[in-house]
Amino acid sequence: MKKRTLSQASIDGGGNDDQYKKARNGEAKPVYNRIASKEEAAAVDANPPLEILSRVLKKNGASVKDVKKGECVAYWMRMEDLRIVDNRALSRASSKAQQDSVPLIVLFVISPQDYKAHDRGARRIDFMLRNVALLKESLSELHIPLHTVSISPRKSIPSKVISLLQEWRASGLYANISYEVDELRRDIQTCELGTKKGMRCVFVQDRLIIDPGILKTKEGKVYSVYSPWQRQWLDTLNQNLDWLSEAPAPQANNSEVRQSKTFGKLFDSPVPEFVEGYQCEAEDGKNMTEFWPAGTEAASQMLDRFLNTKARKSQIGEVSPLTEGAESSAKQNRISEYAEGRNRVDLDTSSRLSPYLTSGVISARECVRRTMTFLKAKQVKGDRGSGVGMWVQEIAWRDFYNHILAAAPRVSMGRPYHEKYANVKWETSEKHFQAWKEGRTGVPIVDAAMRQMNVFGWMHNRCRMIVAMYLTKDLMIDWRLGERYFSQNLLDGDLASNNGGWQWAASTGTDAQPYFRVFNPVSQSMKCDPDGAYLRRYVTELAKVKGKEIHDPSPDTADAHRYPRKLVDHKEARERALRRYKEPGSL
Ligand SMILES: Cc1cc2nc3c(=O)[nH]c(=O)nc-3n(C[C@H](O)[C@H](O)[C@H](O)COP(=O)(O)OP(=O)(O)OC[C@H]3O[C@@H](n4cnc5c(N)ncnc54)[C@H](O)[C@@H]3O)c2cc1C
Repeated sequence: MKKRTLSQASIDGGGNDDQYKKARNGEAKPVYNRIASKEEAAAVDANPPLEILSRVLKKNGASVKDVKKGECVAYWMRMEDLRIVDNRALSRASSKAQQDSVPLIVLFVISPQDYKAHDRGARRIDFMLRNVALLKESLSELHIPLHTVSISPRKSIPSKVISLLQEWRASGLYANISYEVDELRRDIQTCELGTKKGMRCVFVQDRLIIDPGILKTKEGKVYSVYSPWQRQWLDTLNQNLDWLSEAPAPQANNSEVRQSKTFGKLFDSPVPEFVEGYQCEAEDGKNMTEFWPAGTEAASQMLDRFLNTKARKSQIGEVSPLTEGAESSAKQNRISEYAEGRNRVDLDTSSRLSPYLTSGVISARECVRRTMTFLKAKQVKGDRGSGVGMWVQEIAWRDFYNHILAAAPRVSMGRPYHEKYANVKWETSEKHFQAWKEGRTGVPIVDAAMRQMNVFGWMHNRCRMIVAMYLTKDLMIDWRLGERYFSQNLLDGDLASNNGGWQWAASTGTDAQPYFRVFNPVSQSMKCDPDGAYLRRYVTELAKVKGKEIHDPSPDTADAHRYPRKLVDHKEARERALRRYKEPGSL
């Protein structure tokens, strides 16, 4: 394979905008991505793109039944699909290629405009490219070429993909389905175009444990509350354990493909090192490579350690998850302790697999299968009473938020899940938003968590809830701004889970409890970091503050340690939030 160089390998992108811009009167105003109108959102909800795609795919299947054998079969790998093992679309494409005795070709589309529209950050794009580069090597060992192509504008993706496949004389296009509205619309168009050109399009569901649309309430409706949904999720899964089966690995192509005039050169096409506008700062890029190694093997080892090693204080911060030092002990492991441990932020109590699950470097099925092997169980354990059960419930949350996205696409169009909260009045202080982003709010747990994300590209779930609740309830700043900042900085930035988490915190989303959920950040801090070790690690100004005061420094202590004083008084802010939620539109 040719060595990748910076000059040949960069692709023009566009970068992320500032979140505030000066208005004519000099006042800084938040800048939003386009927010759909209530009517536009309702129209999309009434005819969800996933259902349209499924109709279009059926039509393709019916009209392109006896497709002639072409010269290859293509698998279009997406940025949520970055693995070879247990990949349904890749597996199906491979068996079709074997059946037709033609080579399998893998296509990867780089779409800078989509990255901009979806607030992707440089870290996520860098992680994507690192994984694609590894995959190219592994596929090449199977004589399968992986070809990357950058396409802009994004609306031309369907036509460009189909013409490329025509050039390759591909008989079929295989892909895993993405549930985001833009991606579904892209796939609908691709499939319609494929049908016109007589190309078989096979788009399959692979991202989740249970596909959207299967679980319904007794009244035949989509669930909007997690607990009853999760009970049905678990029962249904245990009745259909074959849904967890591993997709067969792809077969190697005949090595002659390397001599093919059309396909031979694809083995040499380089994977870009970066996308213009999405390049990590040098130091940050180096750190991300160390803390978040690419590849399914690394993800699998992380899972292994989660199942077999105990939590350590030394793993609080930015360290490679695969550093030596954790003794393996069947009795002490993170997953068994997870039911209580998962809310502690001063140890590595969770798996830290989210970047790998978001980018599909490891399958969610694999995670659940490994819990069954761990327990030597024939059924999936998903109860709240055990560590394993609790962890499986977290994997289920990922399914849940994707089901919400598929059934109520409004959430990805900037609309609240509950429309009645569309008029909640938000504060627009740039100073406060900036302080939140930089970890200078004067609330140590909020500041520690934000600083952690800024250097590590990841944040503990409990901290995500605390900082999101603080932004939306204490500072009363619009959840959409926080959602966007998270997406731009997290390595695991995922539309469904991020939106679900933000709307939960802002009380505009799915939650059994309505608007009155307001966390007290100080009591949260005492529970999740009892000795203040996490705070001392990130809020170094306060490292020498003794005892409980570290959770809530007095103005004098803050001044003495050159730490900012609190931006707002929690009690007053809480009352303001309750008022504004009670009567959306009021101040
Ligand atoms: C405001 C907010 C924003 C969030 N944004 C994202 C995001 O962009 N991407 C993302 O993957 N998760 C997001 N989450 C969910 C959760 O915080 C992370 O998945 C989790 O912290 C990742 O750490 P882990 O891999 O160690 O998780 P573990 O505790 O080991 O859980 C295993 C896996 O289960 C899934 N999971 C766990 N908790 C949740 C949850 N609450 N919702 C959905 N899936 C979950 C993740 O895939 C995770 O990797 C968000 C939560 C909140 C409150």
